[in-house]
Amino acid sequence: MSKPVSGGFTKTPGWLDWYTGPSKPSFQLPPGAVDAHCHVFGPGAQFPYAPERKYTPCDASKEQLFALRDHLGFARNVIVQATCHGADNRALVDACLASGGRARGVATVRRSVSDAELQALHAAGVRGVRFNFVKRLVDFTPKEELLEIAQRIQALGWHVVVYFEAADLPELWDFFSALPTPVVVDHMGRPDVSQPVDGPGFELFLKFMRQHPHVWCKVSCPERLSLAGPPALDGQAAPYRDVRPFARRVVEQFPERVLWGTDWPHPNLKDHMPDDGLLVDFIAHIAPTPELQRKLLVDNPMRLYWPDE
Ligand SMILES: O=C(O)c1cc(C(=O)O)oc(=O)c1
Repeated sequence: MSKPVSGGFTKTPGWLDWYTGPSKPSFQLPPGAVDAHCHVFGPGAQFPYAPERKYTPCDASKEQLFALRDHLGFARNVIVQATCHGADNRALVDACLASGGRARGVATVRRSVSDAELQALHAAGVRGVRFNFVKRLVDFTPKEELLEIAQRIQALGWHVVVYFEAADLPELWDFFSALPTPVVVDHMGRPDVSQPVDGPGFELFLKFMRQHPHVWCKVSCPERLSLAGPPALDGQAAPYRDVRPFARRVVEQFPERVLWGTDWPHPNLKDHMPDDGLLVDFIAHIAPTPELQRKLLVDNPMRLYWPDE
């Protein structure tokens, strides 16, 4: 059954709702595992979607996110501001505050944000800002504006999360190099997985990570990057086979600088919605040892988001 969007909004035509009744993962998450990339959407009646948004999703509330966290066996979440909420972080803040310290946030702010607003975000659990360069999701923001924001949030001990397409890395390279905070790349910088893992495209990304010790990588979103499938559905034991070597290479080369997240509720997927339980099973293929799994799922996200614990 189609999931609702409240508040008088209409879902983008063709929108796929998140999957109901995900399976229990067979992969046993280590104690204290963090889902380091997920979102909340609305609900629209309480937290309206932003006028400048490029899509309107179905609602995906904090209660539904926390239920998924518990079902899958995660201890904590990092909730990333979704572009459908623009720079209005109220839904994110509400979710962080309701989590009892078990969620941190990554917000989107404009240059006009006041110091008092930044302090309030910090108090709610925000530890980073997201800069988005994916043209189908956001309008362009000048780099001087982003740099100014980065300099301000550096004082709070935050970091910058960046989302971009692989083809745009050369143009963004110098800007990322100049950022004064840790930089966390969403979804491996969106490699073209039809290309060889040791080909020039992905090698450029690996070189970028090698040359910049302040850059981290989320080895997330195989369901977005896969061209060959098969999808994490119907008990599939080997989903997204084509993405595995890419993610595994990053985990093995940079074990101290990788994060993993479900990306629930999976905005803008076009052909299927993954079973999040089977998506968790993907982790064992990209982080094959207990030590790599502990770094990816516990030690690294804790260092970045809960450094005092
Ligand atoms: O590829 C996407 O469509 C996408 C969108 C968003 C967002 O709208 O914030 O976040 C993501 O992590 C991925």
